Amino acid sequence: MTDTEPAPAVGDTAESIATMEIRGAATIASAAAEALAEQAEAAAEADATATDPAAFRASMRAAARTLRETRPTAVSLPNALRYVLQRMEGDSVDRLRRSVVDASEAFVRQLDRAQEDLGRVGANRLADGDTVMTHCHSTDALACIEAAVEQGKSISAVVKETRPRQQGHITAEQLRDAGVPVTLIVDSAARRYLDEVDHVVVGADSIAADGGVINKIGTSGLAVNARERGVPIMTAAQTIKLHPETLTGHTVEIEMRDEGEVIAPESRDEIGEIAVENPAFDVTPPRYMDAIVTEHGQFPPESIVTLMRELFGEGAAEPWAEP
Ligand SMILES: O=C(COP(=O)(O)O)[C@H](O)[C@H](O)COP(=O)(O)O
Repeated sequence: MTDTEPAPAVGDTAESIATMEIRGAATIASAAAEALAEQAEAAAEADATATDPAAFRASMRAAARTLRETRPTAVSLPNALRYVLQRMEGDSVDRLRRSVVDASEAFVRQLDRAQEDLGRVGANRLADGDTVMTHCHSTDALACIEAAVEQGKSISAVVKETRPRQQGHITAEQLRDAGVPVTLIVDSAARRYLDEVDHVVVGADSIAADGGVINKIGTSGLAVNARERGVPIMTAAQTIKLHPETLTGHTVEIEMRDEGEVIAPESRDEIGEIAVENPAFDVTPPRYMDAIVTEHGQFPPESIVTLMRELFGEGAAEPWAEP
């Protein structure tokens, strides 16, 4: 490891995030924070950084940049890196190391607590006997359904499989384990099943200052259909999903993934010369979302900007940039 080369553990985490072995915004955020702690431990031992606080800091910034480049849409990733790097302090490598490890642990604890708190808020929106529809796999959305079950409510679920990577299967398994009867459907069956559904519950990768919800591709179509069928839809999103850069007019980059996730090479060859595109996320305009459920309570999407200003008054710092 040189003074700016990330530790192997950081490379492994970055690779796992890019290949989606580690996925889902909250899980990505905690893995990134933990990777920074591993970087700090490794840098405190490595020849190039063990006795040089400036080199140690440079290695932490480089590790953060490596992690940040993996997936562009989920803002929880840069927010996690920001949280840890902004708390890195000390004039010796040992103090710096300790501050990073402490911040990483505090971040992960806060994440777990926030999910529990928002779960209780989201559960209050669900009634005994409700059927919910889910899209993709969101630990924040599941926290709401699981909390409702813990409150003694009987909940069943219609789970969209979520092409192309079928994260709906993970949701189906976890809901089954929580004692929720599950019906798995293909994405295109969603509108038909909305008539049997009382509430749609989704997660988010980013929430924009205008209340736009960025989540797995297909969320916006589901939201429009839910509105048309008169079914309420909420997004469960901890405040680490709030995107500070959108406060100053920036838009959220939508990740385009490999075409191989959409069509197998043999089928593509058979069809011949066509374009294949694979956007991983889309934006649901605020007018199609009933509520954003956070650990600070629920908000109509249009008012989320007030909470964002409170939390990110100073805008989006970039502590991973070279000074
Ligand atoms: O869109 C996805 C996952 O997409 P991918 O599978 O491409 O990462 C999830 O709904 C959000 O990340 C929220 O998840 P969580 O609530 O767990 O943060």
